[in-house]
Amino acid sequence: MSTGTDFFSCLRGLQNLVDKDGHPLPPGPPLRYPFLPKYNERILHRWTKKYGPLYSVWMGNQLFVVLNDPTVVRDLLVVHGANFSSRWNFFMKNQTILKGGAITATPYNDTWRKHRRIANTILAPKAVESYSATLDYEAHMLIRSLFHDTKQGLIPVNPAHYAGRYVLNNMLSVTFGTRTGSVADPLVRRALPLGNEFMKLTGPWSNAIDFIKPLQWIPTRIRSRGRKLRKDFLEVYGAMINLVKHRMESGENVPDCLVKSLLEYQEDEKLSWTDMCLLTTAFATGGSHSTSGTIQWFLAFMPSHPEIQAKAHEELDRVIGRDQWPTPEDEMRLPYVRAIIKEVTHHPIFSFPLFCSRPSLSSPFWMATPHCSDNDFVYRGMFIPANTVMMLNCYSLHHNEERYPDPFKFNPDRFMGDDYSSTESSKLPNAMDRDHWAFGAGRRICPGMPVAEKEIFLAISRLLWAFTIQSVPGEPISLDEYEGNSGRTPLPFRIRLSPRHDNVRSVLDARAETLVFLECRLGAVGRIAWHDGNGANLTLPNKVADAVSCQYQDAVLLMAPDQIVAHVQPTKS
Ligand code: HEM
Repeated sequence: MSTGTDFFSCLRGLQNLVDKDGHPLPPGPPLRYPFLPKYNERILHRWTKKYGPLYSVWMGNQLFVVLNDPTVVRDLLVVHGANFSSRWNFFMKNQTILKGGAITATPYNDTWRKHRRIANTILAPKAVESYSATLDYEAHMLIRSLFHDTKQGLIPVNPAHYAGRYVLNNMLSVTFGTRTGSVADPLVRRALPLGNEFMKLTGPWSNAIDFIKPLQWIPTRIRSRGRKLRKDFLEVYGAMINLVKHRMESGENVPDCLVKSLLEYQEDEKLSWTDMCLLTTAFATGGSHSTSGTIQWFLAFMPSHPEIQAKAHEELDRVIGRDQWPTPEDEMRLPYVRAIIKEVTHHPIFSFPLFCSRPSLSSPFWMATPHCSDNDFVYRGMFIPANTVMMLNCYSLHHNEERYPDPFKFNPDRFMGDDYSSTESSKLPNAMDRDHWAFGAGRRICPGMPVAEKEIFLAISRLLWAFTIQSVPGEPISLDEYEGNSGRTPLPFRIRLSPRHDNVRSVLDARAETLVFLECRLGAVGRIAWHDGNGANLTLPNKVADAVSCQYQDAVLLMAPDQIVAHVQPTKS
């Protein structure tokens, strides 16, 4: 390939780069950018309108190719997935925080294949069946705690921690065979902010430190935050793995979960300690933030759409009735609820850019994790060099007027008649028929789709069954702002959840949260006394107690064979 360089080339993108046969790069803006400012999805969408289905952008010295059309995505990421399934070495995400680990940051190589195989085993639809009871239970506890904590709808609530705890518990069950006891749990308070910090630090367009090398050498605050986050991930999730290990060694029948499999395969698969910590981080963080984000956006959106709630309530009353509520088996019988979920995932946020009266749209899943090319490639006469970042631009894909007529309208009806799960939809031969692109595409497509879909269905269908979701007078919910760079959640908001009928209480109270709270006093050196919430002394298996005392600083959660029984919380001496 050849480049045309002159004095200004440090500012201009190398759009005149060609391969040996003279194929040019895809068209694109002429400048190089150190980062894109906030609301970068709007800039990218403007470029989609100007340059079309495939364009190139220079971020510092790094070439990005942006994919904006379903057929282009399918051709490159799916059909030619052998070449477009790696990851670029972003300084913040890949080099500093994950150091090439956690599956999501691993280049397309044998290590990725090995880790992906393990993830697929834990997350395959068949395996997910075995978590069904857990997901069902957690969805029950989500609605029950919202019902009781809000005094049956009298007190407004910020749902973020509830949605966060719900998906965190699901992920803790899938990953560690354990759960948390309440939204006040120290692990909820520690693990959820770690996930949020990860989303803030890792936007693919937003960090100048990713694209300007000298910034990587000096001790900036953002670099320290990245290093600290890595340390926190290893500490929090490493301690949790140790606990599972000690439980297994002490003969406890630990439920099937990711960590159990990792410990069992550790030697055969040559998994290092860091590998294991980061794989669990990927599940607990990646799997929690996106799923809880979907539920939070749903709750933020519903108060301004009473007509959509009314339609969903009608469907739920007609199909399910009021004596019972939706179960995992009811999903296909509730097409309108399913359509709401697809519409939330496809496009929830309206925003008014400065100096513009027409709303533009943002989306929590505005950009999938970037892929990277391994070799030079020519597509439709355009040159895509090796080591190019390939961006799946969900924002533009989701606002394609041909695929989604009137894309600015929140309209679940557009998904009526779509009977496919997102996993099935991602395999349809015509890419234009796919429901949405929030789960990515090709060989790196989200392996958590089956579990995420189940979790979201149970939470949203039951929220709709139990409550009318209203805003709090004088507290408008912002739909034009968000938090996070790579994954996005609404700004904090409060809602009122009014029970829809008298049966809500009886259905909710049919099951209670089966928790025994234990306190662990880290008092005199080497001595741990355990007692339950009433002060009665308890005996724990020695090895578990030892593991707690040596490993865990914040909180420890135990699950006995007969399901959730213990929450151990160290108290100050
Ligand atoms: C609404 C929920 C979710 C959304 C929108 C979502 C979205 C995504 C996206 C866009 C990717 C990148 C795909 C690509 O590179 O093309 C991804 C990867 C991944 N997701 Fe999810 N995800 C969700 C839930 C989950 C859950 C529940 C889990 C785990 C239990 C999970 C585990 C992973 C893992 C391990 C990867 C890395 C795959 C790889 O690089 O090979 N995700 N997800």
